[in-house]
Amino acid sequence: MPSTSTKKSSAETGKPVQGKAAGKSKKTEKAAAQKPAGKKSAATHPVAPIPEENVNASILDRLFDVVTSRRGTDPSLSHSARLLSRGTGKIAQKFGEEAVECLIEAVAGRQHELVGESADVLYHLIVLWVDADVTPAQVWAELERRQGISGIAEKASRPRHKS
Ligand SMILES: N=c1c2ncn([C@@H]3O[C@H](COP(=O)(O)OP(=O)(O)OP(=O)(O)O)[C@@H](O)[C@H]3O)c2ncn1[C@@H]1O[C@H](COP(=O)(O)O)[C@@H](O)[C@H]1O
Repeated sequence: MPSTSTKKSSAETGKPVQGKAAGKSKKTEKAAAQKPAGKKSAATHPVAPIPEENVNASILDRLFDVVTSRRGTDPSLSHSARLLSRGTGKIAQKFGEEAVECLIEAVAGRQHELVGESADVLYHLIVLWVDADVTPAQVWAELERRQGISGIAEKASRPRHKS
């Protein structure tokens, strides 16, 4: 998660955020074609950094609760409400755009921007889960189930299909 964002404290209070995070790019193709190094993202929002030792992944559960609480609320007051009101196709599209923006930063080697885009991806994934009635606990359980199972061994154990 980015270490500098108004969004963390809002997720903790559960209060709606009015307006957009500073400098979020509009469209993925624009980002790919035009984005200069060091574009502004939520991670560069001018708010005091939160020390990394004071945070952990429980923010994902709290963020899920906040986004769930936005269902059916005023889209002019909540970005989550706006996204959820636009339907699964738009939510999926936004998630895909954020994922592409994230990989652009990874390939470009821009670590700071990658942190911000990663936070965007996780937020939009959570919106996707809320829309699909998937809970974080379901995903955590699947990750737990996979713990200790090597990806190489798992792939080798799959039945082979002749083409
Ligand atoms: N983590 C986030 C978060 N990350 C990104 N965003 C918003 O996602 C939006 C992405 O902007 P884009 O221009 O890409 O998308 P868009 O406005 O849908 O534009 P179009 O593609 O439709 O043209 C921005 O408005 C960002 O502020 C987020 N909005 C909310 N949260 C969290 O969700 C909580 C609830 O927010 P609200 O639902 O707004 O109250 C907040 O407290 C935060 O913790």
